[in-house]
Order: sequence, then C-alpha cells, then structure tokens
Amino acid sequence: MKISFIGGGNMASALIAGLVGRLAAGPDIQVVDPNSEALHRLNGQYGVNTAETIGARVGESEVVVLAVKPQQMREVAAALRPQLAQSRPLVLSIAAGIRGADLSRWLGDYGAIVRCMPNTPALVGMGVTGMVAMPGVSEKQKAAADSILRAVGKTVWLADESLIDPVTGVSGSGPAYVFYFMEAMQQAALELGLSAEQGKELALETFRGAAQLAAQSSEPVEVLRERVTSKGGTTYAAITSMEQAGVKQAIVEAVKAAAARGRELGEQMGRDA
Ligand SMILES: NC(=O)C1=CN([C@@H]2O[C@H](COP(=O)(O)OP(=O)(O)OC[C@H]3O[C@@H](n4cnc5c(N)ncnc54)[C@H](OP(=O)(O)O)[C@@H]3O)[C@@H](O)[C@H]2O)C=CC1
Ligand SMILES: O=C(O)[C@@H]1CCC=N1
Repeated sequence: MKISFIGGGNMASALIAGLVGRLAAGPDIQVVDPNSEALHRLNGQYGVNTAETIGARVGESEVVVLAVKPQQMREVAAALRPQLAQSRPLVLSIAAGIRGADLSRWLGDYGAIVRCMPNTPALVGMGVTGMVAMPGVSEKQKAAADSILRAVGKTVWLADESLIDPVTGVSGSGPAYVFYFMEAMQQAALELGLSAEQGKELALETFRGAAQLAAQSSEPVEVLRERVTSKGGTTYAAITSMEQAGVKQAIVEAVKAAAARGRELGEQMGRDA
C-alpha cells in the first residue's frame, strides 16, 4: 500500500514506526515535512521516501495521512487540493479538532475522508485509535483505513463525529496522563529512598502488570482496585489521601478539558475558514 504522510512529527513517526514491516515497506511510504532534520531521521530509521514540499508523488498514493498540527491544516489542504484531484486517494486526518466538513471544503468538496484519533503507543504496535468515516467513504476505503490503524494497535469505530473529541480526551492525550502518573510514582520512590532506576522499574512494571491484569480480567477495575485495598492497610491510606485531594475528580475534569479543547480547536479553525 502506498501511503503519504503530510507532517513527519511525533504522531506520524509513531505511526510510521508501527507500520513499517507490518503493512508497508519503507519505500512505499512518503513523508512530506519542511523540517529536513526530521526527514533525515525518518529516512535513516525506516527507509521512507521524503520531500520538503507537497509534490506529484502525493497524488500517486492510495492513502494520504494528514499529520500536521490543527493550525496548519487549512494551508496544507489548499496545497494538497490539486494533487488529490486526479487519483482521489483516501485521506486520513489525525488532527485533533478539525471537523470533517471543514477539511472536505478546504480540499475542494472532498468525500473520501476518515477522521482518526490515534495515540503514540502505536510506536510499539499498542496504539488505540478512534475512527469515524465521513459521508462518501466507501466500505472498501473504510476497510483500508481500518487495516492501517489496526497494523499499529486496536481500532474503535464511532457512530458520530462528535465522539472524536471525547476519544481525544481519553486515549489520544491519554498516554500523557499515564506518563504523568508514572512521573509522580518515580518522584515518590526517590523521596522515599529508592534509586531512580528502582523507582522506574517498579512504576513501569506496576503499570504494565495492572493494565495486563485489567485486560485479562472479567472484573471491573473498581473490583480489582478493592482487591489491593485491605481495610485499614497501606493502599487504603493511599486511596484515602487521593480521595481527600480530589484526584479522581481532577482526572475526570482533565479528560473533559482535553475534549473541550479539541472541540474549541475545531470551532476556531472552522470559523477562520
Ligand atoms: N502527538 C500525539 O500524541 C497525537 C497527535 N495527534 C495529532 O497529530 C497531528 C500532529 O501532531 P504531532 O505529531 O504531535 O505534531 P508535530 O508538531 O510533532 O508534527 C507536525 C509536523 O508537521 C510539520 N509541518 C508543518 N507545516 C507543514 C506543511 N505545510 N507540510 C508538511 N508538514 C508540515 C511540522 O514541522 P514544524 O515543526 O517545522 O512546523 C511538524 O514536523 C496534530 O494534528 C495532532 O492533533 C493525534 C493523536 C495523538
Ligand atoms: O495534545 C494534542 O493536541 C495532541 C492531540 C492528542 C494528543 N496530542
């Protein structure tokens, strides 16, 4: 499958790393990015083709992945318009917020658009992507979009585009919350006298083990949490401390803030159109 990435930053790199060797060979992928250093690195690591500006090769791709920042999307869409006119490849947009109708208009009433919200664990083949097809996407194109994102993890198809912002809040931004929690556990480990290395291993393996346990268990996570929490014991002390500090509610509010920012970005960029 010939795939072009417009934007070769963090998320595109994670997707490319997951895709090469699974669904596409390096030379089947083209990355367009003005940053020559980023291109050099991607070419060295994955053998992908590179270009600093959008050219004819993009139009020869079966799939074009739009992986630039939301604020760059309108300008990129205008540059892409003539290239897409001939072969009408499937367009996958991974940008937070940018609404399908706006993107379609910027691309010249383009129909074949699937909005995707992946996350960076795609880099190790363990991503999860929320996806929604715009009207005009064929079943064959949906299957192609699904196969790309499934090559780097799991996919969750959404019935309505409005659910992409909630997905952004939960899983698109989600790895950062997990890393933040790990940072806090590592800091506590250090303050309690463990070495940095020990703290890292203990925090990392605890996350890995807990996630695996939750994935394999038929019990809800609340029950799994209660099984760790002996009445009057150590976990009880920790959870009580977190409840008193309002940690759970703060996380709920944080996820909602991310979703709201996605919605706001979409409204802002659409308005500027
Ligand atoms: N990072 C993540 O975890 C996730 C990101 N996303 C979405 O992915 C998109 C990219 O995010 P992320 O990878 O983090 O951002 P990055 O800034 O790392 O990547 C964007 C890249 O696009 C380049 N770029 C700018 N203008 C153009 C252009 N005209 N043509 C081609 N490339 C261009 C940028 O170059 P320069 O830096 O020089 O401007 C940069 O290298 C965003 O829309 C984001 O919402 C979605 C899910 C998760
Ligand atoms: O922070 C962001 O805007 C992007 C979208 C989801 C994850 N990173």
